[in-house]
Amino acid sequence: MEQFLLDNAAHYNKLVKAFKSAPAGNKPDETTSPEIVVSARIRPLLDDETEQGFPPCIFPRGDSNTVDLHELRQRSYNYTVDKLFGQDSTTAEIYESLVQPLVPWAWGGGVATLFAYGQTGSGKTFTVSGLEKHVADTLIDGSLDGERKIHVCIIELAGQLAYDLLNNRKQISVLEDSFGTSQLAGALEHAVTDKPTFLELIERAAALRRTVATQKNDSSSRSHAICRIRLENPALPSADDGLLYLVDLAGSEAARDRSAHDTARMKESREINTSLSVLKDCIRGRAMADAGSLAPQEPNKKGKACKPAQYVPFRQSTLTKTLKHVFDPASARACKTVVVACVNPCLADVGATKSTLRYAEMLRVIVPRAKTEEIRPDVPATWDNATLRAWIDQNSGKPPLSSQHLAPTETGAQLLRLPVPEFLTRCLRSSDATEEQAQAFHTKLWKLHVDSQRATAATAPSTTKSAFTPSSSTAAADPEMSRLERLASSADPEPDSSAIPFRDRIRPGMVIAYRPDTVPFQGAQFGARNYAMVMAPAVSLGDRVCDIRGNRVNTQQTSDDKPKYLCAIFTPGLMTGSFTLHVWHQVVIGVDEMEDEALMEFDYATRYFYLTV
Ligand SMILES: Nc1ncnc2c1ncn2[C@@H]1O[C@H](COP(=O)(O)OP(=O)(O)OP(=O)(O)O)[C@@H](O)[C@H]1O
Repeated sequence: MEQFLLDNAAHYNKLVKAFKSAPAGNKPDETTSPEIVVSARIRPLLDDETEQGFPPCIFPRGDSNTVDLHELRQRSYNYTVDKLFGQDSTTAEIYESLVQPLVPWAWGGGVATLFAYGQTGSGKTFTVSGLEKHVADTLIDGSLDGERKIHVCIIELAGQLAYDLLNNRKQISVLEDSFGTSQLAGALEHAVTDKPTFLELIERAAALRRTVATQKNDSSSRSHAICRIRLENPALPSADDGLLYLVDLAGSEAARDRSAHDTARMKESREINTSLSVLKDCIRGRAMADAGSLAPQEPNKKGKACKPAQYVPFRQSTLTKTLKHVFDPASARACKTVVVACVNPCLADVGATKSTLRYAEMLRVIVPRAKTEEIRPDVPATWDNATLRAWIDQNSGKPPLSSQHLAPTETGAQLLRLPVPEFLTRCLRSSDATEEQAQAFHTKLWKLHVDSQRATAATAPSTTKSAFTPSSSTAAADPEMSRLERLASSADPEPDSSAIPFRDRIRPGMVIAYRPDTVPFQGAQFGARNYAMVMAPAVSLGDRVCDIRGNRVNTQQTSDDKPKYLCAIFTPGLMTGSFTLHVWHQVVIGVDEMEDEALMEFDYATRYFYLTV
């Protein structure tokens, strides 16, 4: 076949010259999901390919993101991606355009992922290893705001098995813990504080992959390599860590290439192709879930709000299970994804190149171009920057958070997509802001957003709302709603109570914040501030009442002490900013150990408590 192509190269070149491009299939009212960028990189023809006389099969169209691909049999195709990098593009340009925006996203607590996909020999490893070095530069050079602890882990997935590339290929397990989080059990994480150490880790992992490739004849392209960079923010110990994944996928193979394989290699190829197919479904599924998450819900025939649940099959392969954070629509973590389809331009590989570009096109989720929607006061996703900033100024508590710091340019929809730790960090730039106020304000914005999504057409019955989240205007108009709202909140029912110091008005049901080091007991340490609900004064309880450690409660209060109270503790819930109350997990806390009152609301829909402003 290759000889046939070479014999007909001159004829092929003549046909290509005479070719007139058909218009690409883009429609002006369509756009792609903003959270996933699908790009293609065409590598240069390698010396041996040029020496043999193979012409290129792929031709970028000037300044558009469409390429034409020509087969010798007079068939031509065109493919469109979000960003296209031709043979002259450097890895530095690709970094600047695709990956540089991911780094501050992960630094701010989001999840960012880069996948390099393509046929064996198309330049995946060349691209990913180059990008890793640029990432190391940016993370270490001090250009990003604040401090982060950087932890690096590099693993390889081959079929169902996983290996630690920074621990001599020790086999590890990908497990889901009882909280539903994917864990790389047995993998070592390396703390990195300087660039040489970072580069040494990248080199060590690459060398291990290379060694195995030589021993086992091309095994590097038969496995996926995942570099996970975890960014821990010491200023927000209770917030999620940022995650940046750089994934060099196993080379895809066309059926024709597999024909000469033995049974084991055929099985391996099947597994790779299955994992790549599941990956495609997961990337598309997550992009569709994200695209729908900020759109108002349409009412169904019964007038109820309805949004089709997006099924993302991330448990169907080890690769997507490992990257559960990226795909699980229930994880509520803000994710950005970039795919680089690496393409070999040689005419001898035209079939594989066609499949790679077809795969890339399939990853692009086309969504209708957002209509310039009318701004609605109770729908944050419709707010422009001015409306958002006015709302922040009026609703962020006292003293108000600076809207200039929190949303310098963002619209409502953009602020809702911001990773939670980045949201909190921006709030804390306002003088006198506390983490608690920032968390409560984040919850307030999200509650309003969730409510606005639940609200169906104007005809939908108001009972579809959860009891604790009516907008204040609805609550004011509906006394029953207002009563329910009060019952779901720990706020003092007396309207003027905030003028009285909280220590002088402690009552059962009040939520107080305390520092964990002042109230030692088993299992306590849930962040810089812990929360508990006051149950009763210690002196009022009978002799048999004991705290969680088994100590009698009423003997802990002496006549010299300031009053002490039996309290039930809160622990963080599964969702960001949520808390669970452990009614029978009781401790004694003195008023001097209480830092201040915290306001919590109970959400009947999720059955969690949330801090409020
Ligand atoms: N953009 C580029 N510029 C110059 N050379 C390149 C480029 N991309 C790839 N190459 C070269 O092409 C060859 C194959 O690249 P690479 O090993 O990265 O492919 P791969 O897709 O990772 O292959 P495999 O799946 O087998 O691991 C290497 O010699 C590499 O140096």
